[in-house]
Amino acid sequence: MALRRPMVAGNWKMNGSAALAQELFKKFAAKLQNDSAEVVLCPPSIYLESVRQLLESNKQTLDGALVRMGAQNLSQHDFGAYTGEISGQMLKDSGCRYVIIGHSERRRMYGETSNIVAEKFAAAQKHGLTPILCVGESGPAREARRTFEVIAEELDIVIEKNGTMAFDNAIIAYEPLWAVGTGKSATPEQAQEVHAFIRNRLSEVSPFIGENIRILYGGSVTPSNAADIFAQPDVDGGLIGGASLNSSEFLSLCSIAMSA
Ligand SMILES: O=C(CO)COP(=O)(O)O
Repeated sequence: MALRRPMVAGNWKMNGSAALAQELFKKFAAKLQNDSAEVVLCPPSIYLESVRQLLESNKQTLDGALVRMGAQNLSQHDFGAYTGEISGQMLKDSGCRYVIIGHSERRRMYGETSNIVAEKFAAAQKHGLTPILCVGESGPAREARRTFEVIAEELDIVIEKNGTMAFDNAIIAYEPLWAVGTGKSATPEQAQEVHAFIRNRLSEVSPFIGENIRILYGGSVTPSNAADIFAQPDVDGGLIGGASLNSSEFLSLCSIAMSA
Protein backbone atom coordinates (compact mmCIF):
# COMPACT_ATOMS: atom_id res chain seq x y z
CA MET A 1 0.00 0.00 0.00
CA ALA A 2 1.30 3.41 -0.91
CA LEU A 3 1.49 5.93 1.84
CA ARG A 4 -0.34 8.93 0.56
CA ARG A 5 -0.50 11.78 3.02
CA PRO A 6 -4.03 13.23 2.97
CA MET A 7 -4.35 16.84 1.93
CA VAL A 8 -6.94 19.49 2.71
CA ALA A 9 -6.65 22.47 0.38
CA GLY A 10 -8.77 25.58 0.82
CA ASN A 11 -9.67 27.31 -2.43
CA TRP A 12 -10.93 30.69 -1.27
CA LYS A 13 -11.90 31.68 -4.83
CA MET A 14 -12.58 35.46 -4.88
CA ASN A 15 -13.36 35.57 -1.16
CA GLY A 16 -11.57 36.06 2.12
CA SER A 17 -9.24 38.68 3.49
CA ALA A 18 -5.96 39.10 5.31
CA ALA A 19 -8.02 38.95 8.52
CA LEU A 20 -9.31 35.49 7.59
CA ALA A 21 -5.73 34.34 7.12
CA GLN A 22 -4.83 35.64 10.57
CA GLU A 23 -7.80 33.94 12.16
CA LEU A 24 -6.90 30.64 10.51
CA PHE A 25 -3.30 30.79 11.70
CA LYS A 26 -4.42 31.47 15.26
CA LYS A 27 -6.49 28.29 15.14
CA PHE A 28 -3.74 26.32 13.39
CA ALA A 29 -1.34 27.23 16.19
CA ALA A 30 -3.75 25.92 18.81
CA LYS A 31 -5.06 22.87 17.01
CA LEU A 32 -2.84 21.61 14.19
CA GLN A 33 -0.12 19.70 15.89
CA ASN A 34 0.76 16.85 13.65
CA ASP A 35 1.83 16.18 10.12
CA SER A 36 -0.51 13.33 9.32
CA ALA A 37 -2.25 15.58 6.79
CA GLU A 38 -1.01 18.46 4.67
CA VAL A 39 -2.96 21.71 4.77
CA VAL A 40 -2.85 24.13 1.85
CA LEU A 41 -4.26 27.64 1.66
CA CYS A 42 -5.05 29.05 -1.77
CA PRO A 43 -6.10 32.66 -1.21
CA PRO A 44 -6.57 35.26 -3.95
CA SER A 45 -3.12 36.27 -5.21
CA ILE A 46 -3.28 39.67 -3.55
CA TYR A 47 -3.22 37.90 -0.13
CA LEU A 48 -0.38 35.50 -0.89
CA GLU A 49 2.09 37.86 0.74
CA SER A 50 -0.01 38.04 3.95
CA VAL A 51 -0.18 34.25 4.09
CA ARG A 52 3.54 33.96 3.37
CA GLN A 53 4.29 36.29 6.28
CA LEU A 54 1.98 34.31 8.57
CA LEU A 55 3.71 31.07 7.56
CA GLU A 56 7.05 32.69 8.36
CA SER A 57 6.04 34.21 11.69
CA ASN A 58 4.25 31.04 12.85
CA LYS A 59 7.10 28.67 12.01
CA GLN A 60 7.69 27.84 15.67
CA THR A 61 4.07 27.42 16.69
CA LEU A 62 3.30 25.35 13.59
CA ASP A 63 6.19 23.05 14.31
CA GLY A 64 4.98 19.56 13.46
CA ALA A 65 2.17 20.71 11.18
CA LEU A 66 2.43 20.94 7.41
CA VAL A 67 0.82 24.16 6.24
CA ARG A 68 1.57 25.35 2.73
CA MET A 69 0.42 27.90 0.21
CA GLY A 70 -0.96 27.65 -3.29
CA ALA A 71 -2.34 29.97 -5.95
CA GLN A 72 -5.64 29.60 -7.78
CA ASN A 73 -4.35 30.15 -11.29
CA LEU A 74 -1.26 31.08 -13.30
CA SER A 75 -0.42 32.21 -16.80
CA GLN A 76 0.77 29.65 -19.31
CA HIS A 77 3.34 32.25 -20.43
CA ASP A 78 6.63 33.05 -18.72
CA PHE A 79 6.47 36.84 -19.06
CA GLY A 80 5.37 39.55 -21.45
CA ALA A 81 2.44 41.73 -22.44
CA TYR A 82 -0.33 39.79 -20.66
CA THR A 83 -2.12 42.42 -18.61
CA GLY A 84 -3.51 41.11 -15.35
CA GLU A 85 -1.75 37.76 -15.52
CA ILE A 86 0.71 36.21 -13.05
CA SER A 87 3.52 33.87 -14.06
CA GLY A 88 4.64 30.66 -12.44
CA GLN A 89 7.95 32.26 -11.50
CA MET A 90 6.13 35.11 -9.72
CA LEU A 91 4.07 32.62 -7.73
CA LYS A 92 7.18 30.66 -6.87
CA ASP A 93 8.88 33.90 -5.74
CA SER A 94 5.83 34.62 -3.56
CA GLY A 95 6.30 31.38 -1.66
CA CYS A 96 3.71 29.18 -3.38
CA ARG A 97 4.28 25.45 -3.52
CA TYR A 98 1.05 24.57 -5.32
CA VAL A 99 -1.20 26.05 -7.98
CA ILE A 100 -4.74 25.05 -8.88
CA ILE A 101 -5.07 24.42 -12.62
CA GLY A 102 -8.17 23.99 -14.74
CA HIS A 103 -10.78 24.74 -12.10
CA SER A 104 -14.22 24.38 -13.68
CA GLU A 105 -14.95 28.05 -12.98
CA ARG A 106 -11.95 29.00 -15.11
CA ARG A 107 -12.77 26.50 -17.81
CA ARG A 108 -16.37 27.70 -17.97
CA MET A 109 -16.15 31.43 -17.35
CA TYR A 110 -12.70 32.31 -18.68
CA GLY A 111 -12.52 30.14 -21.76
CA GLU A 112 -9.77 27.85 -20.53
CA THR A 113 -9.67 24.98 -22.96
CA SER A 114 -8.07 21.65 -22.11
CA ASN A 115 -5.12 22.72 -24.28
CA ILE A 116 -4.58 25.86 -22.23
CA VAL A 117 -4.94 23.79 -19.05
CA ALA A 118 -2.23 21.43 -20.33
CA GLU A 119 0.04 24.42 -21.05
CA LYS A 120 -0.58 25.83 -17.58
CA PHE A 121 0.26 22.44 -16.09
CA ALA A 122 3.60 22.54 -17.92
CA ALA A 123 4.24 26.16 -16.88
CA ALA A 124 3.61 25.31 -13.23
CA GLN A 125 6.07 22.45 -13.24
CA LYS A 126 8.65 24.44 -15.19
CA HIS A 127 8.69 26.95 -12.33
CA GLY A 128 8.84 24.39 -9.56
CA LEU A 129 5.16 24.51 -8.59
CA THR A 130 3.05 21.40 -8.08
CA PRO A 131 -0.16 21.60 -10.12
CA ILE A 132 -3.46 20.64 -8.53
CA LEU A 133 -5.27 19.65 -11.72
CA CYS A 134 -9.07 19.84 -11.53
CA VAL A 135 -11.22 17.53 -13.61
CA GLY A 136 -14.93 16.84 -13.44
CA GLU A 137 -18.08 16.25 -15.42
CA SER A 138 -21.17 18.44 -15.68
CA GLY A 139 -24.59 17.33 -14.45
CA PRO A 140 -25.89 16.61 -17.97
CA ALA A 141 -22.73 14.64 -18.76
CA ARG A 142 -23.29 12.47 -15.68
CA GLU A 143 -26.92 11.96 -16.59
CA ALA A 144 -25.85 10.90 -20.07
CA ARG A 145 -23.41 8.44 -18.46
CA ARG A 146 -20.46 10.29 -19.94
CA THR A 147 -18.60 10.84 -16.66
CA PHE A 148 -15.64 8.57 -17.42
CA GLU A 149 -15.41 9.83 -20.99
CA VAL A 150 -15.18 13.48 -19.85
CA ILE A 151 -12.64 12.73 -17.13
CA ALA A 152 -10.54 10.62 -19.50
CA GLU A 153 -10.54 13.41 -22.09
CA GLU A 154 -9.50 16.05 -19.57
CA LEU A 155 -6.71 13.84 -18.25
CA ASP A 156 -5.49 12.57 -21.59
CA ILE A 157 -4.80 16.02 -23.03
CA VAL A 158 -2.54 16.82 -20.09
CA ILE A 159 -0.88 13.40 -20.38
CA GLU A 160 -0.35 13.81 -24.14
CA LYS A 161 1.27 17.22 -23.75
CA ASN A 162 3.29 16.55 -20.64
CA GLY A 163 3.79 12.78 -20.42
CA THR A 164 2.56 10.50 -17.67
CA MET A 165 5.73 10.98 -15.68
CA ALA A 166 4.71 14.63 -15.18
CA PHE A 167 2.11 13.28 -12.76
CA ASP A 168 4.94 12.23 -10.48
CA ASN A 169 4.74 15.78 -9.18
CA ALA A 170 1.08 16.65 -9.39
CA ILE A 171 -2.18 16.34 -7.55
CA ILE A 172 -5.54 15.71 -9.14
CA ALA A 173 -8.81 17.08 -7.81
CA TYR A 174 -12.04 15.44 -8.89
CA GLU A 175 -14.64 18.19 -8.78
CA PRO A 176 -17.94 17.27 -10.41
CA LEU A 177 -19.46 20.54 -11.64
CA TRP A 178 -22.87 19.65 -10.27
CA ALA A 179 -21.38 19.45 -6.77
CA VAL A 180 -19.33 22.67 -6.81
CA GLY A 181 -21.00 25.32 -4.69
CA THR A 182 -24.38 23.57 -4.85
CA GLY A 183 -24.56 22.02 -1.39
CA LYS A 184 -25.03 18.64 -3.08
CA SER A 185 -21.79 16.69 -2.77
CA ALA A 186 -21.05 13.45 -4.56
CA THR A 187 -21.79 10.41 -2.43
CA PRO A 188 -18.73 8.61 -1.06
CA GLU A 189 -19.43 5.81 -3.56
CA GLN A 190 -19.66 8.19 -6.52
CA ALA A 191 -16.41 9.85 -5.50
CA GLN A 192 -14.65 6.52 -4.97
CA GLU A 193 -15.77 5.22 -8.35
CA VAL A 194 -14.31 8.19 -10.23
CA HIS A 195 -11.15 8.36 -8.11
CA ALA A 196 -10.49 4.67 -8.80
CA PHE A 197 -11.04 5.31 -12.51
CA ILE A 198 -8.48 8.16 -12.48
CA ARG A 199 -5.96 6.10 -10.52
CA ASN A 200 -6.36 3.13 -12.85
CA ARG A 201 -5.94 5.28 -15.92
CA LEU A 202 -2.62 6.59 -14.63
CA SER A 203 -1.61 3.12 -13.41
CA GLU A 204 -1.97 1.76 -16.94
CA VAL A 205 1.01 3.88 -17.94
CA SER A 206 2.84 3.97 -14.63
CA PRO A 207 1.81 1.74 -11.74
CA PHE A 208 4.10 3.79 -9.50
CA ILE A 209 2.32 7.04 -10.30
CA GLY A 210 -1.11 5.44 -10.07
CA GLU A 211 -0.27 4.15 -6.63
CA ASN A 212 1.29 7.36 -5.32
CA ILE A 213 -0.64 10.27 -6.81
CA ARG A 214 -2.96 12.05 -4.43
CA ILE A 215 -6.50 12.52 -5.70
CA LEU A 216 -8.62 15.04 -3.82
CA TYR A 217 -12.38 15.30 -3.92
CA GLY A 218 -14.00 18.74 -4.23
CA GLY A 219 -17.63 19.85 -4.30
CA SER A 220 -19.72 20.82 -1.28
CA VAL A 221 -17.45 19.14 1.26
CA THR A 222 -18.43 20.05 4.83
CA PRO A 223 -17.54 18.67 8.26
CA SER A 224 -20.71 16.58 8.13
CA ASN A 225 -19.93 14.65 4.93
CA ALA A 226 -16.11 14.71 4.88
CA ALA A 227 -15.41 11.71 7.10
CA ASP A 228 -17.23 9.27 4.83
CA ILE A 229 -15.78 10.76 1.65
CA PHE A 230 -12.20 10.96 2.96
CA ALA A 231 -12.45 7.36 4.21
CA GLN A 232 -12.76 6.01 0.66
CA PRO A 233 -9.65 4.09 -0.38
CA ASP A 234 -8.87 6.27 -3.41
CA VAL A 235 -9.79 9.63 -1.88
CA ASP A 236 -6.78 11.42 -0.43
CA GLY A 237 -8.47 14.48 1.04
CA GLY A 238 -10.39 17.43 -0.30
CA LEU A 239 -10.29 20.66 -2.24
CA ILE A 240 -12.60 22.86 -0.25
CA GLY A 241 -14.44 25.98 -1.42
CA GLY A 242 -17.16 27.42 0.82
CA ALA A 243 -16.16 25.60 3.99
CA SER A 244 -12.57 26.88 3.70
CA LEU A 245 -13.86 30.41 4.47
CA ASN A 246 -15.08 29.43 7.90
CA SER A 247 -12.11 28.84 10.18
CA SER A 248 -13.92 26.41 12.49
CA GLU A 249 -15.24 24.33 9.62
CA PHE A 250 -11.89 24.33 7.86
CA LEU A 251 -10.12 23.23 11.03
CA SER A 252 -12.66 20.43 11.48
CA LEU A 253 -11.95 19.27 7.94
CA CYS A 254 -8.21 19.27 8.68
CA SER A 255 -8.82 17.14 11.79
CA ILE A 256 -11.01 14.73 9.83
CA ALA A 257 -8.27 14.34 7.20
CA MET A 258 -5.70 13.76 9.93
CA SER A 259 -7.64 10.84 11.27
CA ALA A 260 -8.75 9.46 7.85
O1 LIG B 1 -14.74 24.44 -6.22
C1 LIG B 1 -14.46 23.95 -5.14
C2 LIG B 1 -13.08 23.91 -4.66
O2 LIG B 1 -12.18 24.21 -5.68
C3 LIG B 1 -15.52 23.41 -4.25
O3 LIG B 1 -16.33 24.44 -3.86
P1 LIG B 1 -17.42 24.19 -2.71
O4 LIG B 1 -16.70 23.43 -1.60
O5 LIG B 1 -17.85 25.55 -2.30
O6 LIG B 1 -18.48 23.36 -3.33
